[in-house]
Amino acid sequence: KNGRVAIVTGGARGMGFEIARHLAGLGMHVLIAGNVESEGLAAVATIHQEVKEGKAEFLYLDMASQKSVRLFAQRFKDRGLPLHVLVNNAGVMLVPELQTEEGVELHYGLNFLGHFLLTGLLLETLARSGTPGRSARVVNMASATHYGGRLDLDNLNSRGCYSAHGAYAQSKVALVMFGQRLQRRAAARGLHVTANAADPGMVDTALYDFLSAPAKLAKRPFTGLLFRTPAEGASTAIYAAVSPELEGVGG
Ligand SMILES: NC(=O)c1ccc[n+]([C@@H]2O[C@H](COP(=O)([O-])OP(=O)(O)OC[C@H]3O[C@@H](n4cnc5c(N)ncnc54)[C@H](O)[C@@H]3O)[C@@H](O)[C@H]2O)c1
Repeated sequence: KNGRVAIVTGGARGMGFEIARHLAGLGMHVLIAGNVESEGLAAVATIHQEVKEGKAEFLYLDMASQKSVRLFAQRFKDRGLPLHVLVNNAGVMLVPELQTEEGVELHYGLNFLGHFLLTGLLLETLARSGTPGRSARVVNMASATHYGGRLDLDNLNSRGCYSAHGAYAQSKVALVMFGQRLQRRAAARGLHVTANAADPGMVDTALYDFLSAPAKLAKRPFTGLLFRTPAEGASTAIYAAVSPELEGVGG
């Protein structure tokens, strides 16, 4: 093991799993944070079959509950481990109008607010783990969808005007803006922490499970043509997480 530690939220399947597997393959100790224990343990077992140097571990985290996010961060900190890479990957898309435990619209609460809270709680650990010439890195899984999104500051919960697409796009706008802001704040404080947003492109994962039945039918013939595999999609986040070319580069 190379002494480097990563957390990947939603790392049990889809692109998160590919990111976790790749980072473990590089010799890192990867904590897969997720809310489905069976999936998480299966992911850990698969990674351990494959990698020689690295290590994977599952730690429960329900991103749709701020209580769970706080508990996760505390349990992680109690371990006294450093943290070199935080990949904020967990997400939902096009779900019907639902709320987090605290009553926040689910896309906004899970995709953005949960990660905002988690990153804040782990920032000092990241700052302690980054060194000059080897910054700790935060990678936010964004989406090109954010270009068409807008933050409705008067109605972040989309009450009374819910559009699943609008709510997803809004959550990614918030996540991208947060990454830019975090980068500026970390640089201003002289922290050895960088933050970037990674766009994976269109990737064939369970994220599309909430498409309407006709939209799913329409997607099917194009999947092999237009959609990337989870491993291909994961490559931008992996690049942001570990590429030497991006040392010190953020925002
Ligand atoms: N697939 C695409 O085309 C695409 C495009 C742009 C961005 N993205 C983003 O990539 C990220 C990964 O998505 P994916 O495509 O691999 O889909 P996926 O559905 O396979 O992965 C989503 C992950 O989030 C986890 N998750 C969901 N709810 C959770 C909760 N309450 N607590 C903890 N974990 C939870 C899931 O368990 C899963 O591991 C998402 O943030 C998504 O918005 C995907």
